[in-house]
Amino acid sequence: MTQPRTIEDLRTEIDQINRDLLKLLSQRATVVAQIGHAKTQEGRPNHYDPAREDRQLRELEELNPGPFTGATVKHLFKEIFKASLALEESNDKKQLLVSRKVKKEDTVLDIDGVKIGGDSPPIIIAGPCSIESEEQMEQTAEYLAGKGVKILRGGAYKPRTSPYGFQGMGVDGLIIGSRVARANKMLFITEVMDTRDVEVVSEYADILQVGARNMHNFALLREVGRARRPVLLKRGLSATIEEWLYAAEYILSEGNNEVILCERGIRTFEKWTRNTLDLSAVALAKQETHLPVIVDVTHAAGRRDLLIPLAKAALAVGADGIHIEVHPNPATALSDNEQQLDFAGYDQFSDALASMLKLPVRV
Ligand SMILES: C=C(O[C@@H]1C=C(C(=O)O)C=C[C@H]1O)C(=O)O
Repeated sequence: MTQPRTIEDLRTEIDQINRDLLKLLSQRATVVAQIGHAKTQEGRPNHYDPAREDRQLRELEELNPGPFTGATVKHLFKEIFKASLALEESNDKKQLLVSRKVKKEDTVLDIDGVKIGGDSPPIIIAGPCSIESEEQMEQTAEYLAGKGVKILRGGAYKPRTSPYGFQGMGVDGLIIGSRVARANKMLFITEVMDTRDVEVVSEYADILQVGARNMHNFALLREVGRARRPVLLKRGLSATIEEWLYAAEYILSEGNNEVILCERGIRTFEKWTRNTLDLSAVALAKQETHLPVIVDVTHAAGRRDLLIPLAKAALAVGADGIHIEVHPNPATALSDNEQQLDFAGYDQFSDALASMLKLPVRV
């Protein structure tokens, strides 16, 4: 009669099976990585192939000799597929131009001496939602320049929810914005919404803005990627971080490396704020990409009473700057009159943030 095998002996056999399994898993992973590479070469947007996974699971269930149940075998293989997919995607991400894996050091923009990103002090981009008149822009620019703000914003083309809302002054607005910014030694940033306007907006603006609603407008992303101006790319209203970074990749892939990412809050179930500021996205974008990241606190919450704490939080997680809307008389503003700050409001904001922004504190 043969003696039953000892636990020790059985464990030695298990150890050998583990080594064999590991070898097979690694072999499988090498093949998976090749498939992943081939998919990227073919330009397939998705590495995940549920139909292929399903076919494999069915076959494995049929072949299953036991003693594991079919459900257990499926569960184990699903884990293998999940790890395989993650491997494919992480290899793929390595090749993204926005990724820190491709460029380790922070991208620092130097726009006529104004530095954004890296170790530069955080920047403020401020100004009204819409350019409404020469006088409104002059008052705002003069005031903001006096507060040390170097970048003046103002929309000439407005993405309004209703087609009957104020649509912006167009080229007349661009002329005002650029003239007033220059007169106050500021840079001028404004939104471009249409591929046909990229050329004219580039003529007047120092920085082009792609708004949240256009983050998925791939033709526009490509066009600003070919423009000779830095681009501020807002995160879409319901865009994942991955979609946002891919949108930036569109711009870089056309040869324009000067991209600033801007988190502006995302749509959630929450109603007490207009959007939910996603601070993890700021920290993650800083970690995963080499691009400067700023936070639009005005749209993030859609309410003035949260601007200071949200801006502090944004800078605390590593944002390279703050975007904020300021209007000489918000009550009469032609757009966003609920959330823009007046000059007294900006004074408070600026004082509260002074130490974090490395600005002189008022005495
Ligand atoms: C390896 C592939 O990519 C993914 C991983 C799979 C796997 O590990 O078997 C299957 C389908 C895809 O979700 C593939 O498409 O074959």
